[in-house]
Amino acid sequence: MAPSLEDTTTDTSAAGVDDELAAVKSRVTVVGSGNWGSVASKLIASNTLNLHSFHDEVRMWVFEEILPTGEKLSEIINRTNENVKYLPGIKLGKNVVADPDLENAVRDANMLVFVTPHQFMEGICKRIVGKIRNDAEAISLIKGMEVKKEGPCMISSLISDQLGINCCVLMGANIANEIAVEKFSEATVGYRKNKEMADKWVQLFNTSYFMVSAVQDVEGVELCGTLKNVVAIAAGFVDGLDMGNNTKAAIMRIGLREMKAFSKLLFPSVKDTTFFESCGVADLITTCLGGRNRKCAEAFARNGGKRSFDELEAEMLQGQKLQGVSTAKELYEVLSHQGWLERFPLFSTVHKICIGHLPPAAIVEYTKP
Ligand SMILES: NC(=O)c1ccc[n+]([C@@H]2O[C@H](COP(=O)([O-])OP(=O)(O)OC[C@H]3O[C@@H](n4cnc5c(N)ncnc54)[C@H](O)[C@@H]3O)[C@@H](O)[C@H]2O)c1
Ligand SMILES: O=P(O)(O)OC[C@H](O)CO
Repeated sequence: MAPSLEDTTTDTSAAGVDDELAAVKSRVTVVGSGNWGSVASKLIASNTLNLHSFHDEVRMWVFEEILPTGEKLSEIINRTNENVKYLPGIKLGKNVVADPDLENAVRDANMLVFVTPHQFMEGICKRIVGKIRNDAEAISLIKGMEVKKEGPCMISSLISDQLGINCCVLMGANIANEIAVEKFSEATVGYRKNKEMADKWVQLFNTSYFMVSAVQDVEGVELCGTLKNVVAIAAGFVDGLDMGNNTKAAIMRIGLREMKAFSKLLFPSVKDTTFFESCGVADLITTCLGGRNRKCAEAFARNGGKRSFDELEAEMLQGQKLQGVSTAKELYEVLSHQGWLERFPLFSTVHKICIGHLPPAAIVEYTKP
């Protein structure tokens, strides 16, 4: 079992007061410890040390792996305070405790931060259903969606429905490696009704170099974060074909238009203003310039589509996961089911290129207005 930490922030002599304070303090667990999961834990851990309303300790669930040295990843994290595989060279904070036991990691927390690749979330929810606190609240940092028989299901809804808890989202122009070295970034929390809870999430994440604001549009925020990964794949194709900045800007503009149109068809309540938040146009820009989806799509196009995304992901990302290719497939299923394929040429074409039904150059040919 992972080690535990004593609180250091509570400076009071009366044991009774100590106990009362401890009982009302929130306990945070981060479910996920990839590139962004590790950075999110670092951000949170710097705040829980300074804010009296949170326990110092941040538990971070680690999907256990044995590294080439023969050591377990969770043990190395607890020994070195670094996630040597997914975020090498960055100290997470001494109050981050890596825990490979999922049920143990979530059991005592009343604030659950979900940040795994989206394809693993359904399985994770099944493992922890009925094993979390009754008063638990969740936030999802996951960019992706599932497609069910009934239609598309956003990850925050999956969490809410399966675990029976509220779930906010946090999305934004957030390339994790840049935030890890404390370069200034912004993010958007999306919430449904409970502004007080949204403010608590903002408090937990906000730092001098990570500015978070909240908007009452959970679907809009989450769809921006999810759909931009498909546009990033398109932008990568453009880069791989050396088509230049104007073409890439055109693809980004068309992509943003499809993002907005699709979001509003699915959820008419989505607000126009959400697309101007960090989760909207800013995330689209950063992801099309510097993200992993863009990078692998560039390599795909340079190889004329002859090497699969699975192969490129394994070789170029070393265990990190792409979300754009599977999201393009999920999106395509929704579009064909709804009869919307012709209304979303960029989204449809990205999927057809990814599965080899069209060449990379089709991204411009088939998407031009
Ligand atoms: N990395 C970024 O810059 C960034 C920024 C913002 C949002 N996000 C989003 O955050 C989410 C998580 O991405 P990340 O970058 O933290 O992860 P990652 O791609 O860096 O790492 C993959 C993670 O998946 C885990 N994993 C592998 N197999 C698993 C399994 N069977 N079950 C459960 N976990 C398994 C690995 O242990 C690792 O922690 C994604 O939705 C991503 O789009 C990422
Ligand atoms: O590296 P990507 O393409 O998964 O994108 C990372 C983040 O989502 C950017 O905000």
